[in-house]
Amino acid sequence: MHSGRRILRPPITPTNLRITWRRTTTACGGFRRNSSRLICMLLISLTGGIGVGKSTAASLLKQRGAQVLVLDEVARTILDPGTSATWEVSQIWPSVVRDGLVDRAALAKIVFGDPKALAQLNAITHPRTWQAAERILEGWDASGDAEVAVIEIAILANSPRKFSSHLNVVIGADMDVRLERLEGRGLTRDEALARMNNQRPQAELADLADAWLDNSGVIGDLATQISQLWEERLAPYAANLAAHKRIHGLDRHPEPAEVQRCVARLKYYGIQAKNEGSGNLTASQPTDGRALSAAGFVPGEGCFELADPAYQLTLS
Ligand SMILES: CC(C)(COP(=O)(O)OP(=O)(O)OC[C@H]1O[C@@H](n2cnc3c(N)ncnc32)[C@H](O)[C@@H]1O)[C@@H](O)C(=O)NCCC(=O)NCCS
Ligand SMILES: Nc1ncnc2c1ncn2[C@@H]1O[C@H](COP(=O)(O)OP(=O)(O)OP(=O)(O)O)[C@@H](O)[C@H]1O
Repeated sequence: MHSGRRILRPPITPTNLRITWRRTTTACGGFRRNSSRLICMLLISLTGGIGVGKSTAASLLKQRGAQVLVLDEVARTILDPGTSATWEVSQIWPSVVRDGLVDRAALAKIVFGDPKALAQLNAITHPRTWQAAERILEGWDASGDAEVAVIEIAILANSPRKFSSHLNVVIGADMDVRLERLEGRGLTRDEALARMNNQRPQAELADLADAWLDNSGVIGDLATQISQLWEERLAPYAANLAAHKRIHGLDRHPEPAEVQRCVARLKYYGIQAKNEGSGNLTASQPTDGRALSAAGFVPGEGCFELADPAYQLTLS
């Protein structure tokens, strides 16, 4: 997905300011919280290729209390009749828009067989989709109603926003199982393969994954994995963020790939961090609390700590 970056949190203005950490010589490695209230829900990207079971996983997460935003649904509204995107589509592919209505199956036939055409469609739809999605997420964050929000997105791996949420949960499933399930949903094998060919192969999603769930088995197996993830990671992570303090968490050191993802998240939110090893990062420039909490960090003793309970990582 391509569009502007770093707007999941609104810019700080006098009317929406809730918290900043000011550069000081005291606690928290030079940054100090100077306001009492920060609303920051835990934001999860739920991803995986077509037919892996994202929607099924999303509904299980919803049962645990998460709010779910399905990016495909947001993208559909972008091609509603009368929108500027539909007009642009009609200028490029006149045959797929009749009486203002986009024939989605006809458009799918064109774009999933032609990477250039797909890039054109993505350029029309993705910035608008993200803009609309961000408005919704900002509303949830500001209202304080959602402690855990989930964005369900098939094509996160292609997106510059791949490290914009607190955690990426990747769902995987065996190829034959996916094709079979998609056929059950009315997509032919060739149609399913055409879409898969325009998505990052499953084997390449490992670097993205903070958690990997396998959905090759029965739904009960997926439900067990979701319950475990919720109880051991998502709920305590959300509680830490809500408390602005790492109350729950293990004390193991992170793996190199885990550190890399954290550094990528900080970078996405404008913070350049250096890995000093042994679970410690340093940031040279002053920054604000909103960016830190968007990247998952909360104030700790003389530093910031990653609120993810799975491992310990500090930033000073
Ligand atoms: C081509 C379109 C009209 C086909 O519509 P259709 O109703 O058949 O499919 P739908 O939008 O429900 O998507 C179903 C699945 O197809 C795959 N898919 C859709 N768009 C893309 C894309 N740009 N690249 C790769 N895979 C895609 C995803 O796995 C998605 O879950 C539609 O997919 C579209 O407008 N795509 C561009 C916008 C987009 O990227 N949407 C998806 C994520 S935001
Ligand atoms: N473990 C499972 N056992 C049997 N059927 C399943 C399982 N998981 C999902 N399904 C079914 O497989 C199909 C695809 O699952 P789902 O819609 O959740 O995948 P998805 O990743 O959201 O797909 P898409 O990328 O098209 O949005 C659905 O019909 C769903 O009910």
